[in-house]
Amino acid sequence: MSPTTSSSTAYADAKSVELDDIPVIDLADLVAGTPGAVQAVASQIVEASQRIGFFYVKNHGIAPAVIDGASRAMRGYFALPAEVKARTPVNTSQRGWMATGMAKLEGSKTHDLKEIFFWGPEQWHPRLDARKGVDSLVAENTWPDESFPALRRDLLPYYDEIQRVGGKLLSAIAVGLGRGADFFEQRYTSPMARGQLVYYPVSTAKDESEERFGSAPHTDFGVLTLLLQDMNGGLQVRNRTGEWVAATPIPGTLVCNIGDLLNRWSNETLSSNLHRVINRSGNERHSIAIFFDPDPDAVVSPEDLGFPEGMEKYPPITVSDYIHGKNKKNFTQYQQGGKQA
Ligand SMILES: O=C(O)CCC(=O)C(=O)O
Ligand SMILES: [Fe+2]
Repeated sequence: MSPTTSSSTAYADAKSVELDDIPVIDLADLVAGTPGAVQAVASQIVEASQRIGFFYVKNHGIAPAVIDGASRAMRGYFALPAEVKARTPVNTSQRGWMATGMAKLEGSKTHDLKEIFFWGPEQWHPRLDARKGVDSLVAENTWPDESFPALRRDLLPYYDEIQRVGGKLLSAIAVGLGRGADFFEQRYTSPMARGQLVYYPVSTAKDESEERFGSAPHTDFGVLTLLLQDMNGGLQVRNRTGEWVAATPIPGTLVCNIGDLLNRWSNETLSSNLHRVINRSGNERHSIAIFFDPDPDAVVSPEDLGFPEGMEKYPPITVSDYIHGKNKKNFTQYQQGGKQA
């Protein structure tokens, strides 16, 4: 415990980020398609992904107007009265509005403070349309079009751009792991890419006394997460020596992290690291997390990523089976017989 912190708040202490804990990687050459850029970025991403599983990216090429539009729509949406947001309640396809209290992460003491709006792809590849209603994560979005049409309108351009950046990052990761640059592309023909708008109220003294987080310590379930955080701070990442470091907001950057599926796919070479959020800024905090995950029917097998038979630590599993299994353990709408869309 640090000497400046009282014992009731020490559960969420973190030191400030050191630049070499979470590096800032410049994507300008990768985005421009400069020859050799993939290799140069690949080694930086793989180094950070092995060591801490987190990195920032700058010069990602997403226009500020697109980011501002999505951020503004998110703020407007969360400011709506709860009864309006509750008209599109979260379902077991992980679409819609989740009130505070409904996320209790695996192994945590108490529920999270966060409130979420979930969405996913607007269209699916025809081969997946037949899985609607069978595979609960292959679903339609539930937008609040009547009460707040700006959400769909201003979020989707950002969502498209994030997927473009995500594709570039994955091509670099594939090269960094000794595969072809299109290794992931073939498994992202109709990616599951789920999105979350997240709202964190200010933590109160009562929250602190009950050791409640905005988001309790967890690892992400998928392959690669791309996060836009506002300037309030509050995201913390556990480093290799077990210390929590603050992932301080850096203007113009996205925070990227490796999820459990890529940890598994890479035979535990890339680290899916613990992180958590506590909002002590005194302001409401907002973030947009997009989990850039493969086709639901893609098979995740370490052997395909180059780990020879007999060396793999995990058997093959489909993306859908894996993510669905994790959702069931982490969100109450699955435990209360929630309605499937
Ligand atoms: O809001 C953040 O800063 C992080 C959110 C997060 O970790 C998540 O949604 O998985
Ligand atoms: Fe996360």
